[in-house]
Amino acid sequence: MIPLFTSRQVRSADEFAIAKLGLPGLVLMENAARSIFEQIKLNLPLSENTTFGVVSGKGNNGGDGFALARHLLINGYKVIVIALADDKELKGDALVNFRALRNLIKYYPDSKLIKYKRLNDLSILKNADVIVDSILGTGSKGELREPYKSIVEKLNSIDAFKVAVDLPTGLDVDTGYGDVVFEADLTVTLSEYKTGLFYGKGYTHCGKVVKGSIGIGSEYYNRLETDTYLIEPEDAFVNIPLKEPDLHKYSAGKVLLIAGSRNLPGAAILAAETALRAGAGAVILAVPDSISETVRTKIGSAVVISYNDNGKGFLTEEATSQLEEKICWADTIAIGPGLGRDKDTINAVINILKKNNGKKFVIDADAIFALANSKQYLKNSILTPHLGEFANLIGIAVEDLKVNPIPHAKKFAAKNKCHLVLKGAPTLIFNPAGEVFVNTTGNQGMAKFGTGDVLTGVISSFLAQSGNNEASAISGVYLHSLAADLLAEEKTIYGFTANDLMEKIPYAIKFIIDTFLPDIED
Ligand SMILES: NC(=O)C1=CN([C@@H]2O[C@H](COP(=O)(O)OP(=O)(O)OC[C@H]3O[C@@H](n4cnc5c(N)ncnc54)[C@H](OP(=O)(O)O)[C@@H]3O)[C@@H](O)[C@H]2O)[C@H](O)CC1
Ligand SMILES: [K+]
Repeated sequence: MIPLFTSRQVRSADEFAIAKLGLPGLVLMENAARSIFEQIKLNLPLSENTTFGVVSGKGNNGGDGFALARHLLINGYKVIVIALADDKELKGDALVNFRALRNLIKYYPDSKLIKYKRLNDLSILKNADVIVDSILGTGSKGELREPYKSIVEKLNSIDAFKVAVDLPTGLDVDTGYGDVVFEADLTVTLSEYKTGLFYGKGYTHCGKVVKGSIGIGSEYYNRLETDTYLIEPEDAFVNIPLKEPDLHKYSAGKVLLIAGSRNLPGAAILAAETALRAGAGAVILAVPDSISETVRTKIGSAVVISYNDNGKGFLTEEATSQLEEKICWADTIAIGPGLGRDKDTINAVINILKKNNGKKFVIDADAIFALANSKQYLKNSILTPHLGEFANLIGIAVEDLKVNPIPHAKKFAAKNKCHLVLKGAPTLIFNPAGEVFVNTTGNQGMAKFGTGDVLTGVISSFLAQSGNNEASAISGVYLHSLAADLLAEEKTIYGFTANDLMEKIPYAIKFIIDTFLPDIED
């Protein structure tokens, strides 16, 4: 897991370096600039003709930009620097670097340092191959003010490779949101990763995220407390359930799926078939009588049982007693995909959770809808809502939730003592202890019917095998999205279906096992 930090924590490292280590801020800025230059060389195909545009703000982020411009100059690149502030407004280390650049650039006739006056001044950057955003960094507060907002919009409209220093200007680096944000292709973030680079929409603005350095290493950060982590491929690997040599089908994880209704039989089939492909030894799918024949003709290896639905085609409260025996039998019960939203189904779901409170449930889709007014029986379960379902569950408008879902989700998981998998881009996993795990895999092709049912299948399968909620959620989410990434390589983000995703789950598991097993054997 890679820890993520708040902007306040990252700023405290700068203060620590200056106050406790006695390193002058100017040294930190020089280190930062040199490391950004190194990352640019590593990540961009540069030639002697590459022209850089550097746009610098009035704080230390701007200072990093001036220092970087100096390194670009002395390494032979043409640089056009637009200073949004000059020596009347600049101060401290940023001012020192501005002056040094102003003095040095006179010796490089092809390069220019321009004081920004009007938006049109930025037109000169149309000739730049690379645009560097050193406008705002961790000192940024709230939505962008003018003229910064228009400047960022203008820069976004120019066709060049875009590099953000520390973070893209306009992005709230704690929440990952922002109204107008610099659209970077590469973000060189200083020292450690910050939450907002990956939360919310952060990752859509950052491009590739790499680390630069102010020259104090990671030890200081290792002592800082954080509750937020990026999931790494190794985490997916170590959390795949172990298969002991003496397993038989019932000790290899028993999943009961309560899913499907007359109008939505497909969701149930997808989830059940996926559960088998993710390693569960026995999977039973419980569906209403009315659809059991249809489901049996379409399903592969999962066993189908049916309950009396009095011809209604959906789960009713009356039917719940018929499921009791199988609920006791199962290690994990997945409930929700395709159940429908009839009042009777809602009562049945609540009834099942209430009677079996404490059993391991994976609660998805219509079962989440059912719980809007009845959240007291979620202990020990994993809920897998998308943003809309979660908004409905906690009774707030999606638009309000979107602004920053993190605090709501943290509170929900802690209060209800459950794991919450908030599906989205990226998917975030919340545990009852208040920690957040950010998934790093996946693509837009997953926004399609049925992909959520596949996730329910993987997580419930892992949970039945391992009994470990957190491990199952982390590994399940990662591998589900990795399967989508493998499919995107083969079929593009347009071309794969939920069925393909289900079929690809074993290959994603294999990919991760093959990647890490040799290391373990060494
Ligand atoms: N020594 C160090 O601390 C090092 C810092 N590094 C780099 O510095 C930045 C952080 O620098 P800081 O000066 O604290 O802040 P910024 O450069 O990000 O920006 C400050 C100015 O931004 C203005 N501001 C703030 N919010 C907005 C907004 N919404 N719209 C427009 N302008 C905004 C603010 O103006 P005020 O008038 O509000 O005061 C400030 O002037 C860090 O990110 C690193 O890049 C180096 O890494 C080296 C060590
Ligand atoms: K920036």
